[in-house]
Amino acid sequence: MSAQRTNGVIVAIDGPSGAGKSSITKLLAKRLGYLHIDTGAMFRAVALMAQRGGIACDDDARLTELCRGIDIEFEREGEAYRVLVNGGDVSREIRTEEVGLLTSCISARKPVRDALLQMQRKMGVKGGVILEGRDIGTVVFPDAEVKFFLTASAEERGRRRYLELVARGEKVTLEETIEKVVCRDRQDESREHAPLKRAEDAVPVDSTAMTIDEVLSFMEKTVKERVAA
Ligand SMILES: Nc1ncnc2c1ncn2[C@@H]1O[C@H](COP(=O)(O)OP(=O)(O)O)[C@@H](O)[C@H]1O
Ligand SMILES: Nc1ccn([C@@H]2O[C@H](COP(=O)(O)OP(=O)(O)O)[C@@H](O)[C@H]2O)c(=O)n1
Repeated sequence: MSAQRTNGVIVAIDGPSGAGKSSITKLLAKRLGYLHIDTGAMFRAVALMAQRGGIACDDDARLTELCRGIDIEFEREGEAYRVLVNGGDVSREIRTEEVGLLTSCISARKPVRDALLQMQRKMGVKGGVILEGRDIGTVVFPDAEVKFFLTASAEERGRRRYLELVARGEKVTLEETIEKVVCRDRQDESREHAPLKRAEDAVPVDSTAMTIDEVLSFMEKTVKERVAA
């Protein structure tokens, strides 16, 4: 293990939308006493600020300027956390479907990826962290001690997202939700910089027919075995 990892190992969890990354990471971090870093929330925060500032998603000059002046923090309360941008709480606003789709465009831009890469490495370098996202095991921490690639069928992921949106009172159909999930994944997989893909040494986990508890137990066991080894 790298000498910089004074707080423990780095666990990377990557995968497409709705695979269960956030839910599992939150629980796994609690069980292991690790810090949860939701990198998707950081990209969402940049997208929200770009939207508020009227910045087009391909305007690299203004995106560079935006990222230079942005301060993203997680304010923690037990296992829950708020996302703060320049001191303001954006936790709710970053979670809409509209911001999700915009995030997928903005996260493809090199200046945005470069800026967040630096922030994420700084947050995780000491270890004792679980980072979840799309490129943690391939780009952010290719030397992470444990890597998972969490997936589920597009239908199941769309169904999970649909249930979430309906519970929030949004009027959507199952078909359109699946379509949007598939569209965002395709965008994330086909971009030039840091596309969504499984790191060769990541443990694949297909959660289609698994409960959250089953996924959690499997990952916890795997991390403990790796740490012990
Ligand atoms: N294995 C699972 N079985 C059933 N529902 C799940 C499972 N994993 C996650 N979910 C649910 O699916 C939704 C999306 O999960 P989330 O953790 O936000 O995924 P991601 O972070 O990968 O987009 C949440 O409502 C969550 O409770
Ligand atoms: N490490 C990461 C994390 C997120 N992202 C981008 O941010 C978007 C939102 O990520 P998220 O993890 O919040 O999305 P969900 O899985 O919650 O739907 C993704 O669709 C990606 O475009 C990324 O490019 N790299």
